[in-house]
Amino acid sequence: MLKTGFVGWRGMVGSVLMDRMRAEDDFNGIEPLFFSTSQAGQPGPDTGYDVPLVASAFDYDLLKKMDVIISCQGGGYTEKAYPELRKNGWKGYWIDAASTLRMENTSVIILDPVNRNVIDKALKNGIKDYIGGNCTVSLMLMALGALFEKDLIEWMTSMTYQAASGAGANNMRELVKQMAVIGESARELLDNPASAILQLDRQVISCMREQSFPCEYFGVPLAASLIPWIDRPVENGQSREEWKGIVETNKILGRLDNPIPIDGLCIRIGAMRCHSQAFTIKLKKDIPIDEIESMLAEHNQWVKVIPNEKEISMKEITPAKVTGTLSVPVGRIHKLNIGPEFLTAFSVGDQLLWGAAEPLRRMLMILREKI
Ligand SMILES: NC(=O)C1=CN([C@@H]2O[C@H](COP(=O)(O)OP(=O)(O)OC[C@H]3O[C@@H](n4cnc5c(N)ncnc54)[C@H](OP(=O)(O)O)[C@@H]3O)[C@@H](O)[C@H]2O)C=CC1
Ligand SMILES: N[C@@H](CC(=O)OP(=O)(O)O)C(=O)O
Repeated sequence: MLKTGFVGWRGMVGSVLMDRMRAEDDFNGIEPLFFSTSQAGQPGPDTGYDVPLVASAFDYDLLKKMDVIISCQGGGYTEKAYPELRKNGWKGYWIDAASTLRMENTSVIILDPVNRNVIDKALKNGIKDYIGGNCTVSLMLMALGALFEKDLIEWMTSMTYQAASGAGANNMRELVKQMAVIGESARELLDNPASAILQLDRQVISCMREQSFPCEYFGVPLAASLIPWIDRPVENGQSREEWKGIVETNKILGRLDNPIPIDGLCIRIGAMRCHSQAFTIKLKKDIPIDEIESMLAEHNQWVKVIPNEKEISMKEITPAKVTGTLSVPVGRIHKLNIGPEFLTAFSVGDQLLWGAAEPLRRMLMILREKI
């Protein structure tokens, strides 16, 4: 039985991981031990099996006894615990949701429906660190996997519409609070169908510009607005979230030495937990749309090609439809007027599932099979 330590299982990503593992009966065949920085001695989560009391996430001696550690605790914990364990000779497998170790030479970014070959090769070569990718990158690869697999992309852009959950649980709460405050301030005008629309508009914007408008976590209004910047600035005018697009994609594909150029703007919008992306793709050659659609659909069992028609697109490729599911719809697929090699598409995915928890549990299952 694989001795598996879970750190960060109480958090947002960790809770989604626990839900998925319970749903798939993944705890069958592993020996789990739950760690926490604040709940040592308390009962562990419901796994469907008896589990021991929670241990301290700083009990390195106990952590060192694990064959595998999965951390969804965050980069701060990884920076502290990971070197401590390795320095003291721990040779187990480290699976992590945080970005800290993603670009290290000693790690692989995991997204097995796309890069199982890279993962298998790394396991053979004795690599021990398996890190979940950036949510936007993983969701893009799940949607467009076939075009990458067949090496059909000369370059591409991804313009994103990212949900509040990517910024954390407090930000999700703040988004809803902002919506509630706006709704409350506009209630009287809404209740009166005869009220003038510009009066309603003025009421909403003046509420959003109030000193007291709840902005503690986002810093600015997101509800009824957007935020055109995610994460900190890096070089060349990019944000770090945008930089991850090129480096993580090419690392996942195992082609950092021959990278596909990828860039775009990452924007926060008022969705709860689904990230959406609009792609512009320069194909290496002119390929008919029906061929593109069939190859996309065949790539993996979760991608769902949606015909480029108004009604079905409005229903199927939205956060409202996709939230809480593993489905990755991709649609609006057509050639741009710019030329026959220029393709556009739009995709949505749950950023806590394929964007965070799912690749981690699947990696654990790969280890469960192999070890
Ligand atoms: N949010 C996202 O979209 C994504 C996040 N990630 C990465 O995953 C990591 C964790 O993110 P996320 O899950 O959002 O972090 P959370 O803030 O939700 O959880 C992190 C930890 O906070 C502690 N905690 C304190 N108070 C509470 C509470 N009331 N309820 C639950 N937990 C609490 C828990 O640790 P303890 O038990 O020790 O107290 C928990 O494990 C980060 O590294 C992030 O980069 C990766 C991909 C996407
Ligand atoms: N940065 C992402 C969420 C995230 O946690 O990304 P990463 O796992 O690359 O740190 C967002 O804000 O939507």
